[in-house]
Amino acid sequence: MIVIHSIKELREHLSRQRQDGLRIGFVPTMGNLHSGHIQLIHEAHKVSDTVVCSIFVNPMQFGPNEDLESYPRTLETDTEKLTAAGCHILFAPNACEMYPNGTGVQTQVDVPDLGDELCGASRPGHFTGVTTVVTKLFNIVQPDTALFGQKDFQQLAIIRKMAADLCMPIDIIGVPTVRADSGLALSSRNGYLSETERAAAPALYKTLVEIRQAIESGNKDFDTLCHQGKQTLSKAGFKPDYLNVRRQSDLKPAQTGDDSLVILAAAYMGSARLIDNIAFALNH
Ligand SMILES: Nc1ncnc2c1ncn2[C@@H]1O[C@H](COP(=O)(O)OP(=O)(O)OP(=O)(O)O)[C@@H](O)[C@H]1O
Ligand SMILES: CC(C)(CO)[C@@H](O)C(=O)[O-]
Ligand code: BAL
Repeated sequence: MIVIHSIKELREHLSRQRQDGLRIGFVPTMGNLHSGHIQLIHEAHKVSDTVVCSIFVNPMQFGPNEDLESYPRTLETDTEKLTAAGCHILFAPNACEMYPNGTGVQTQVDVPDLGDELCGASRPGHFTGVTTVVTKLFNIVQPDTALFGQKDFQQLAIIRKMAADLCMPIDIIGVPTVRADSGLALSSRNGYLSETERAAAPALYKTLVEIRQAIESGNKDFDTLCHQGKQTLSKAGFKPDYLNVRRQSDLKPAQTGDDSLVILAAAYMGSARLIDNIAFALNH
């Protein structure tokens, strides 16, 4: 695997690959890689010839009181994991390379509506930071395909809309969430959990499963189910941020007749803000 830090060098390298007719698959990450990220690399292999992964802890998507400084940076072990997974190119720019004039004057890409709710409501400006950096990365890499995890369901929906609205000629692929045996979704932020918190954290997924089962059994009182789910999370030691049943298509509140649903939650366990979701179809 080649490790590249500069945009110019990456462009030169990839333009040769494109001239050779190779299809480029791209996996953007913030590093501290786990099996969820590696699954994205494996899926990228299936649809492309050259697999590019980026590692960039993007300052533009962190709020002023969030964990930008403490976010785990583990480039050496990440490089080893990517090499073992057969990734061809790691692009690891620094903040000056991505934002030579700083983030304050950076042109922004904003996906209205979808980006304002759920995580967008709790983390103002977060998705503008995500869509801006993903646009820049797409323009740098110019991939045929880009792969994102379904764990970040809202992010995936926003990136799909951005790519469609801005006519980006890139296939966006969503990859199912990789979980620990306990059901806990793998996430870099699980590293913030103490042993006791880690033992309690699977309650997040368990609560989502219970709500799905209740809905599948015919309970359509989504508000009450979510209210009870938040109480369950609190009892398990979480501080819930949101827990909602939404339509998959536009992430608007689900109505009784909707059949493609997603239950989304964000909750704090100690200092870690964890997110998870379950998407499912109802047969009426
Ligand atoms: N458990 C997982 N299964 C599948 N994909 C995942 C998983 N966790 C993260 N991803 C995907 O990996 C990509 C990079 O995510 P990121 O580097 O932020 O990792 P993360 O573990 O989600 O970290 P964070 O704790 O910041 O949310 C995103 O597309 C994300 O959806
Ligand atoms: C897509 C992404 C790499 C953009 O910084 C980030 O939001 C993430 O890791 O999900
Ligand atoms: N995986 C989403 C990146 C973030 O929380 O900033």
